[in-house]
Amino acid sequence: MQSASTATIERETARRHRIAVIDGPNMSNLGARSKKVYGKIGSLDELKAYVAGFGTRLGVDVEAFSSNHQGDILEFIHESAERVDGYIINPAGLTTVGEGVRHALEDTGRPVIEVHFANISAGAGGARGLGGGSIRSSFTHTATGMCMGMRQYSYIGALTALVLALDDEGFLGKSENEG
Ligand SMILES: O=C1C[C@@](O)(C(=O)O)C[C@@H](O)[C@@H]1O
Repeated sequence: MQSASTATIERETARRHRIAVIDGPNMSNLGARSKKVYGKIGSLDELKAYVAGFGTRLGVDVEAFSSNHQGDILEFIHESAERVDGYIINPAGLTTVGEGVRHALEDTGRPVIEVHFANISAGAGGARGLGGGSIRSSFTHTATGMCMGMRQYSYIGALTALVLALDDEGFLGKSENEG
């Protein structure tokens, strides 16, 4: 078997950003969910290890948090806002009804990237969509950006883009956030 290849991603700074990755309700059941939507990943712990490992290769710290309870997610956001440079969230079961969580993220003033395994805008029968067709996220309108439809790779896309954007002084870096 051919060995896996690795690539180095050039970054503008060596800043060790702290990125929080939040998984909402039902993601704890990841291993038992639809293979068509969620693919081969075996569990939420596997996903967390995969994303944290990629963070290590990028030179940043990834802090994972997951809960099936909205209040716990709110409290995590409140208590982490000071130490975290940016958030990645899969609102999962809160996608259409998570106003409290969305607002808490907005209140942090930190960049927020929304992620989904599925392409939640795809119509019924769409290859990468949800079985029941498209849904409207209540998170997108105040998110900094979004990455979806790429299963677990959505998280990798979001993490890479967020780190490069935080390095960029004129985009999401310090000068922009404090301006
Ligand atoms: O739990 C989830 C997961 C999801 O956010 C995704 O990652 O594709 C899509 C949501 O509609 C669903 O409720």
